[in-house]
Amino acid sequence: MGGDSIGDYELEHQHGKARVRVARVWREGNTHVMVEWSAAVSLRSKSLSSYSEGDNSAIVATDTIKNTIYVLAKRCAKSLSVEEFGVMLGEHFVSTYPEVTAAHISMIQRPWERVSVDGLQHEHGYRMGLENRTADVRTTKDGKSRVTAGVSDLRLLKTTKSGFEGYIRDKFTLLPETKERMMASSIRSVWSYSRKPSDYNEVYATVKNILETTFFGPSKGGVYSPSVQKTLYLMAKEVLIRVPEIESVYLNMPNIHFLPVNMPAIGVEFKDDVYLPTDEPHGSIEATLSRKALGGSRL
Ligand SMILES: O=c1[nH]c(=O)c2[nH]c(=O)[nH]c2[nH]1
Repeated sequence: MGGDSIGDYELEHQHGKARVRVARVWREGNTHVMVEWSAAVSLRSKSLSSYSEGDNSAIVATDTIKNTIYVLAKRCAKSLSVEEFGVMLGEHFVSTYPEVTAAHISMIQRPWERVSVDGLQHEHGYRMGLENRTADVRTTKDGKSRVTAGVSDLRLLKTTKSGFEGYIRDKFTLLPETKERMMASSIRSVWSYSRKPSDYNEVYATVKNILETTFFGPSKGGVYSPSVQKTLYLMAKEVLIRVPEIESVYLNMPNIHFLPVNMPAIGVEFKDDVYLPTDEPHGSIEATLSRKALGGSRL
């Protein structure tokens, strides 16, 4: 991106406000739509003099940036996706201030989910789910935005249909090969759009569903996984097959270990039944799958 020249140095700089929390309710008759977001805005701007001279005349105050998030949330007359709100923020900052050359908006949506009571969707009742939804928008001075969306803390586990064999064995290797183990992960995924889909919310639900169903396989029988790596690849590939607007998918899948409990000295033999759950250390497996025609990963 390049920075500003200052004497013998080059200074790359950006400023903004992070962790601005806002909840927005849209009252559509008796049905209310509610979201909770945490926004981080980071602006690139021609404000070198603030660093070099203490002259703040080209600075958009971070307090103003924070206020803008609330003002724009209020201005949205209709409910919109977290991606669309990010684009709206990015466009606002680059078009309002001549000094601002680019904006980076990073959004997290908390998992408030509409509840059902007696099998009916509640008009205004929500409960907190588990995984967070993310959106990242980079807007350039010409008003163009690149959007990525994602999910984090998606915790999945299956009790069988997982194994790990055929890896390098050397004098440091202790791990026994297995065709039977638990597989668990806390998944973070980010996918980038080559073009705007007709409905970001729908794509989010679709991608989450693809990730889950590919991880688990069919309800009866599941699907065998020879490694977290293979499952990760199949999950990412299925997203690219099913969602044409997505050009690349990043997946971070820690392998969260459930260790067999074996205590022969006191007569406890592991029979795929008692495990020691762990958080750390965990395997760390990540990859980005991109469509070839569009070049490599841009995440
Ligand atoms: O699915 C796995 N991938 C690995 O790379 C690995 N390494 C390891 O010790 N266990 C596993 N499991």
